[in-house]
Amino acid sequence: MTRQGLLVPQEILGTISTPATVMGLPPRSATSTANYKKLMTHLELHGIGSQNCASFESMKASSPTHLRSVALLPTSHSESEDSDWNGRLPSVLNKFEEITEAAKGKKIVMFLDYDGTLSPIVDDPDSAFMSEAMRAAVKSVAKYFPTAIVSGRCRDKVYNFVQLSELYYAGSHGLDIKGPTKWPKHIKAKAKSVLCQPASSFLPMINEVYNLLLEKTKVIPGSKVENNRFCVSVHYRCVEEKRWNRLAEEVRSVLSSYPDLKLTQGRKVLEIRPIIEWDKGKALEFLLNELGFADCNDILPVYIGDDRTDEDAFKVLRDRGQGFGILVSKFPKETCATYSLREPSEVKDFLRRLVEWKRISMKS
Ligand SMILES: O=P(O)(O)OC[C@H]1O[C@H](O[C@H]2O[C@H](CO)[C@@H](O)[C@H](O)[C@H]2O)[C@H](O)[C@@H](O)[C@@H]1O
Repeated sequence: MTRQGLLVPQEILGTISTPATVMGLPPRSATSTANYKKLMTHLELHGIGSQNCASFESMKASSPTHLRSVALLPTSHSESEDSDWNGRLPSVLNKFEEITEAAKGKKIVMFLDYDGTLSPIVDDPDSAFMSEAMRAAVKSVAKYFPTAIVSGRCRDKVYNFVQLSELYYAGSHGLDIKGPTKWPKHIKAKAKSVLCQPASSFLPMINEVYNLLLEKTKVIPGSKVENNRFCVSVHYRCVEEKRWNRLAEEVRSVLSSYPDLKLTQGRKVLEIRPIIEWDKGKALEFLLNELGFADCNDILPVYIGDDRTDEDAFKVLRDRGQGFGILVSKFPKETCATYSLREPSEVKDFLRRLVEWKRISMKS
């Protein structure tokens, strides 16, 4: 059966009943558990989870419209009906008191993804600017809580967008981490200047692959290859759908000579990364360690992100049983996050509220 391009076999779809779970996918009634498992396997195989197939279907599924079909909502659902999504994975704005309750006596540590979280998704990756209002909100947050930007982008590039020197920056999906150049008063780790680059030996290979991909994809109109230093992004947001297969084939053919690199997927982007066991989740753990919080029970890490690569960090928090993930999405998705926000403007509202709450609680 095809729903907006995602092939989910009828025998799997047929027996799964509707409404909602905390994970944004259908509930597991006793009768549908087996089929639910089949569905999860199917989604994984098609790259909806953290897999890296780069098939036409998984490329299609990286668009929110197609993700709606993954959650088995009727295709006729309108934008307003999607507000139901927040019922399944509650909006953190509606559950704000749960956060402040959990934060009592604890130190919040803030982790923020960039694209789709602090800046709206746009066609041209070089024009993904964040607003001045968002910058001010992030600056205020960093005044009270240790704050890190964790991005798939190259660290310098994301720094140029954010332009705040009091933050930690983890670029290339966490493969390039650097501490603040202006230390906020509340961070005690200032003696050390942090630099973590676990994939530095891959640099020559990444550059080689970047050049090959540039050459191979130049015949595909709308494609764009971005050198993110320790990883490479191949964008297809502006490529006609009929050419996506060809693009994926070119990428796979280049990668076939590089067994030490792997392919993952983000929002209309294929990502080429070193095969080492390192991701945004590992970066989060590294930073907590660096901040001296490795074994602390009195911290509340909060990670906000919109993409599949952010799931690695959501999962770390869930497995630690500490803090929570917030998924930024207008559409239902499979996720390890606890709460949701619909778009960057809501991220800004949440950050502002958190700062306001902190200011008030410091006075009382
Ligand atoms: O981890 P992130 O900070 O979310 O970075 C992930 C990728 O983000 C960028 O691509 C995405 O945003 C672009 C601008 O809005 C959009 O055109 C593209 O379709 C999205 O995939 C960035 O360009 C990539 O290098 C990052 O890996």
